[in-house]
Amino acid sequence: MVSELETAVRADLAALIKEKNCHGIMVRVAWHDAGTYNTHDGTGGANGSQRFAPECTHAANAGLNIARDMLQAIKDKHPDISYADLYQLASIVAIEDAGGPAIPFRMGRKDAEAPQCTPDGRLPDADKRMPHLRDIFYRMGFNDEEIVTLSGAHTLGAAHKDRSGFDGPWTSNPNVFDNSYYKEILKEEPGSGLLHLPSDKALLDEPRCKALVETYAADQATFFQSYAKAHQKLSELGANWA
Ligand code: HEM
Repeated sequence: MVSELETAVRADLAALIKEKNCHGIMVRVAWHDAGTYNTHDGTGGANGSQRFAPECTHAANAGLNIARDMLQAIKDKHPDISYADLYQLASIVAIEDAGGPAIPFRMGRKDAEAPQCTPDGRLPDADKRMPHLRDIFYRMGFNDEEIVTLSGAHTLGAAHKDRSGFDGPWTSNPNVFDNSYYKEILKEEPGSGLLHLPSDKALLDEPRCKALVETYAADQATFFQSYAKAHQKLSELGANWA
């Protein structure tokens, strides 16, 4: 049963995301909270620690204060939702609002406090290729298929010069969640105004990963099915349930 709190927060998130057209950054803020997880020692994960320094000052999190500030108004209105839940729910609502798959969501992640901030360097470097992506994503407990699947979130949003040094969207419809990211990265060169990160092209380096990119480019239903599963797992990494 969906709680009254979850229903109310979902409605406010959907209104905010529609009004601001901020689907991409909502997905990114949640991914950067959860993606610090270390499966070996249980540190990091979807615990809201990104709201504290030093984590919020890590280069990988540049610009995410914009998302956190927008979400603070919803937190102020609904103080009973944890930051950890709020970030993950914002991402799931953004994906659904953009036409993506419904992602199962469970409330109850407890918030970390400042001492639980993770050290810098836990999130992937866009200039690097598959060995680095494996180091980072295997540490979170993901496999190669899940690296390919989760990278499909780049169907939404854009890079910004003042945040990452990269510029532009991956697809020509960055507020629509579909399989166009895979079609784009299979092209030799990015289309006019579009972006291929080295870490996107890395997915073509390994034959099994490239085959999965081709499958997703040809079959959106298969992508959506795998994406919903992988994203739910991401959204629950390291969760300390109330
Ligand atoms: C595979 C390793 C990944 C690398 C190296 C990477 C890197 C980046 C970079 C450099 C940006 C641009 C940030 C900016 O300038 O604003 C970006 C944006 C984004 N990333 Fe990733 N990313 C990765 C995986 C993921 C995953 C797993 C997700 C979610 C499941 C994700 C979701 C997004 C979204 C939605 C944006 C757009 C943000 C916006 O519109 O403001 N990324 N990513």
